[in-house]
Amino acid sequence: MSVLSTHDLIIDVPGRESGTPLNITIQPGQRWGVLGPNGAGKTTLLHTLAGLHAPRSGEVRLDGQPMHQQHRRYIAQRLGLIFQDRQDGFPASVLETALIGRHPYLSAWQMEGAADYQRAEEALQRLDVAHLRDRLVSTLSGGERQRVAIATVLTQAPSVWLADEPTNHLDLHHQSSVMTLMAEQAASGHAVMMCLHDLNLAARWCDHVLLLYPNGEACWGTRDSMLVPSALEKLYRQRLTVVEVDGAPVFVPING
Ligand SMILES: Nc1ncnc2c1ncn2[C@@H]1O[C@H](COP(=O)(O)OP(=O)(O)OP(=O)(O)O)[C@@H](O)[C@H]1O
Repeated sequence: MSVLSTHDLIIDVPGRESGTPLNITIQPGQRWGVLGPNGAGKTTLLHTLAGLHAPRSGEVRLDGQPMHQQHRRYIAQRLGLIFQDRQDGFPASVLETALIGRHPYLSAWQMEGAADYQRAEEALQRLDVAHLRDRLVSTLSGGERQRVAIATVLTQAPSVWLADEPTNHLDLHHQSSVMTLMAEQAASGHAVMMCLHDLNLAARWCDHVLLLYPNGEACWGTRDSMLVPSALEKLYRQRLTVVEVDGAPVFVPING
């Protein structure tokens, strides 16, 4: 299992002066939620953690080693990223797309084997898109595409999941199913970090939370220490009221 950590990390958001240096460690078994308003830098942070975006300063370490010194194949076998937006540039079926998750494990001209197909088929089943296996991804609905993207990462079987709004486009049933999948991944020793817009998903499904402000300030800690109404009202510039359902707080925006 892998550990992802940041060391005095300042993410590179264009036009932003600086920010709070991030010193966080995402341990196996943990479920982190990243919360913040539009433009706060959540996607930039996730891409920086995945090694796709250079930091302004500081560094990201995977298994104790600076990520910029590691081979991309090593990183791709350990880190899975669910992008916020889909870019299905070339025609591929749902099954072919899921099989991309096996590429980090194959050599340049090696074809996928039976075990790779089995993983992909199981992932499609888990995400409820197996019936679409032969369809072109470009013909799918938004929610179906999102589930195929998550199935591709499940096929990849990374130790660390970085998920940018994983419930985007999903109906209520599939939102719950995907959050259950994230919880299962964490329970089996994987680390999960998710950017979320829904405070209530964070309250129910995350054990750690990072609050990211538009000016680059940030704070992080256990869920209960972070999901404090006054802090969240400041974060979103929105008044909230809190009710409790099933033992978990539910944050409701109020006018005025
Ligand atoms: N290539 C770019 N050029 C200029 N500004 C950029 C560029 N890429 C990102 N930004 C800006 O950086 C800021 C952070 O963007 P980012 O996508 O990380 O925010 P976010 O918190 O994920 O937002 P959202 O909740 O809307 O998805 C935004 O203000 C965005 O406009």
